[in-house]
Amino acid sequence: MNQEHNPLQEFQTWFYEVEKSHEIGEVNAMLLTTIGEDACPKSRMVLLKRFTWEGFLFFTNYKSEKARAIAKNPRVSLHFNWKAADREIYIQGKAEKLPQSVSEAYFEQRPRGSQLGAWASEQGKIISSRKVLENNLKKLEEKFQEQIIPMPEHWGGYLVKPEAFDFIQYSSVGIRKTIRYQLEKDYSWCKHVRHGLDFFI
Ligand SMILES: Cc1cc2nc3c(=O)[nH]c(=O)nc-3n(C[C@H](O)[C@H](O)[C@H](O)COP(=O)(O)O)c2cc1C
Repeated sequence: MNQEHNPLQEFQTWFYEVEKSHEIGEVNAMLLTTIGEDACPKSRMVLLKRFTWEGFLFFTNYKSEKARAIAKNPRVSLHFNWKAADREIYIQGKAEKLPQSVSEAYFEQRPRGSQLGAWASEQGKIISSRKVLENNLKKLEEKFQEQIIPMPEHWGGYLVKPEAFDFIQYSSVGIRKTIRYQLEKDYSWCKHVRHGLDFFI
């Protein structure tokens, strides 16, 4: 395939360029927007943990609000805002649960503290105080002492399969270049380039 028409290749190039520039701390922080059970959109940060030719992987609690939203409507958007590099990327696509074996392979190589955190956190559930959470963690530490920590059932990953991308590059004189890729019915990518002017206050 022509590299020019492969947005995943382009994503990789941008990602590594921004990462190398060291201007942005968490290059992999992205805003995930879902359509909730109440039909309202909601956005929150998650961390991109892998990207492959199939799409973008993040991990979360399957009992969380975002997971419930995805179960009802798998259409999501991702937004990378790399302001210091004058770049942004918007991605629209469909999220699907990863096979348990894939989530387990990822979980196994997480630090123990993060593994315990996955057990301790019941996202979306109101915890009365920080102390309760700390006590939960302590109990879990004792429970799994010197043992391999298994992946909790309520934890795992999603693969976001992209259907559209907007790569946006800002220039110092306020000119914005947007490269839009749209997935066609025959799985080819249609590419459009637009230029615009931005005057932010
Ligand atoms: C920088 C940053 C990264 C985060 N990464 C994740 C993540 O990878 N997975 C996750 O479940 N929550 C992550 N969170 C917490 C979420 O933003 C969110 O508060 C939590 O998942 C509950 O969201 P929900 O109730 O909408 O499902 C992150 C928060 C921040 C600030």
